[in-house]
Amino acid sequence: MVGYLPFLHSDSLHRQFADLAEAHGPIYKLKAANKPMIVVSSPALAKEVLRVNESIFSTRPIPIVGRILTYDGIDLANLPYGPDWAGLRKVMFREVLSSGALDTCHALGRGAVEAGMREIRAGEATGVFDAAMKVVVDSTLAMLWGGGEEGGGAAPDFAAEYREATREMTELLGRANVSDVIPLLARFDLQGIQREAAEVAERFDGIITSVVQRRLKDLSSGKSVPSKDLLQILLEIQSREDSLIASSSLHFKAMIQDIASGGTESIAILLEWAMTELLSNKEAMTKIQQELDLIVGPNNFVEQRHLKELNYLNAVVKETCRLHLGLTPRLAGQPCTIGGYHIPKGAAVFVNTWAIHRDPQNWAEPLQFRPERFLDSCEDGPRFDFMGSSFQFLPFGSGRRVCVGLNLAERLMKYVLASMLHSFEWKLPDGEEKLDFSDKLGVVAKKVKPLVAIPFPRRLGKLGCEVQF
Ligand code: HEM
Repeated sequence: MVGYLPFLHSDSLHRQFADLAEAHGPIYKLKAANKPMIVVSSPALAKEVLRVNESIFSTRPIPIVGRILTYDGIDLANLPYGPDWAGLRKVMFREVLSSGALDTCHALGRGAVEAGMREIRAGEATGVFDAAMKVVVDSTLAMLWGGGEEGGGAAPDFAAEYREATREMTELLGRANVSDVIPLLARFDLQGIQREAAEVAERFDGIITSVVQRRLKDLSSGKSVPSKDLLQILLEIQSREDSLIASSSLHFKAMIQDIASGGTESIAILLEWAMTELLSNKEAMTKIQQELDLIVGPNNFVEQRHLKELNYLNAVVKETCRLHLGLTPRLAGQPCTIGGYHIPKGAAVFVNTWAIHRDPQNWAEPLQFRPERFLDSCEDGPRFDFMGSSFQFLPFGSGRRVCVGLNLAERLMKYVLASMLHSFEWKLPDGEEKLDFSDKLGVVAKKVKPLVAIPFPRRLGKLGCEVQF
């Protein structure tokens, strides 16, 4: 299949890789400009790559644009495996994005979610992705730097600029860049993508630098910081640790960049899919709303403490992740054997999570949206966690490079979805009842046709009152 890859359309690579697996089996090799690429599409092979041989596949390929947008690839996601990566990973996982740290900052994020619900205009056709993206970015930034002197978290500084830069970043990362296939062409930047990426990177850097400088100024002038946020936690680590972020301001900023933009768009895309699935599945929508009324109660806001008890909502989030993930790329650091085949050093290996999650050998009725399969009461339900313990279900990857933001992502997905469904009854506009499910590839598979729905404040059953804002 030499030379096949350039003819594949990058937007639908996940589907085309799945079609090739049907024809050639769960492991096959492609070549583009002499670069070998291996695609694996079964849980057993995913396990070989992500767990059994994790020391060999513990680095991932970086597209040129990704490098430009992350201070030359020095963020956690792009650093090659080694002591720098291990040091940053430890700090991120154990301290900055730990459950304890997120609990501390929860109130900041909650303010932004509540404000976001107030901004959704009842009775008006609403782009669900845009509404979700606004809430997700605002609450992420509120947790990250919303506890400063102005505090409060509801409208974190630079949120609109950050959202726009994140949108441009994702669009650039999604574009096929010929320089990634033929590195010799990189210096010519034939499509102008690298120039555009450098402009976006400069804007991100400008925002992060301003926020950090202002915080340092506030601290040095003795101003108290009313509420602890993730930036404060990072600054404390920086001041006490003989670590990379203490010695390098670029690593420090790259870490902030990973938190601020690492998963916001993926979360918003999955929220749009969850709403799409629920709007085309009345039974699941009714179950989730009944659960919300029972656990949260009709007149309350959803709170962090409710999330653990929302079992059906949790299953809806997992089922959405099952149906709408993409590919997980890794790089072979040494020659090795996978599934009995030789993998050369330097080969890019793609785990086709999208195909594994939709394979009838792994899932009964795989194309049906059936959250019940993830309930604890279902025989297999409890073994599917977000850590990638089961290689049938890998939304956040697995092994030593599993997503470091999964705690935050899981909380935000549940919290925002619960808030949107508890506050509003969503209906499709007249004539738009037939929903479109086509997607295009990213870390998660993005909906091609944006979901538009009309929110109505929910009439609350027995009490017959409405949520008031
Ligand atoms: C629904 C949202 C998200 C999804 C679906 C997602 C998915 C993933 C996946 C599939 C990986 C690769 C794992 C592997 O190679 O095994 C990854 C890595 C990563 N994610 Fe996420 N992610 C999400 C949210 C987040 C958030 C909120 C953050 C930041 C706060 C984040 C930061 C990262 C970083 C830094 C890595 C690289 C970790 C490393 O290489 O050590 N992600 N994510």
